[in-house]
Amino acid sequence: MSRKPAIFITQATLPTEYGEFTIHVFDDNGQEHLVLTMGHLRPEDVILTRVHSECLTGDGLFSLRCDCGPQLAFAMDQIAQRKQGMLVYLRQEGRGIGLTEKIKAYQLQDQGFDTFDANVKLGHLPDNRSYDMLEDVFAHFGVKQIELMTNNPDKIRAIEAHGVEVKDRMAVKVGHNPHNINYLKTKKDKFLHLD
Ligand SMILES: Nc1nc2c(ncn2[C@@H]2O[C@H](COP(=O)(O)OP(=O)(O)OP(=O)(O)O)[C@@H](O)[C@H]2O)c(=O)[nH]1
Ligand SMILES: [Zn+2]
Repeated sequence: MSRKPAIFITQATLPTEYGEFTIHVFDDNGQEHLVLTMGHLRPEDVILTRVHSECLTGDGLFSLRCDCGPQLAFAMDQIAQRKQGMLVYLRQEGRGIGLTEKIKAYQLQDQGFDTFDANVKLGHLPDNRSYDMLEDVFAHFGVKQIELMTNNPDKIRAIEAHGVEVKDRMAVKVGHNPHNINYLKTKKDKFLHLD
């Protein structure tokens, strides 16, 4: 069965520490996603973009188990400095397995499993995310070419498969700390992250 497109619902201004964004809400088959934009997103421009996956513990609770919070802050800051860009905030907590399952995976990691094997032990794919809704989101904004802030080669491939050209990549090397050494190592060794 073919997927129903994600649809734009509403928008409002969102003043932040980094400057004023516009926050847009999309409904993707019952799942909310958010997009923060700044400036005029002209189709002829290469738009600085971050596709960020929800991490309540890292983005909102200052967890040091991962690098998500500093990556989110870095991306918003970069967009604000350029006065143009978009941050797609996908509600795919825990690489798509949800918050409860992620905390179960954390418990397994406390016992010595890495993030990849913990997902598998719980019966999930190592990475259960989908990027299909991005096609509708980029089409809504008329964005055709981007500079993507990421270390994840799967994200680049997924976005390009949906017809948006990733002209350039900005590495996101922030938020390294003594608690996330193994987490970052697994991303490089098993998820083949570029940085
Ligand atoms: N299942 C699971 N998910 C995790 C774990 N730690 C972080 N996450 C989730 O991983 C997602 C972030 O993915 P990452 O692999 O850190 O980074 P990425 O988005 O693939 O790549 P970048 O664009 O380079 O940041 C968020 O949804 C987090 O909630 C974990 O130990 N287990
Ligand atoms: Zn995180």
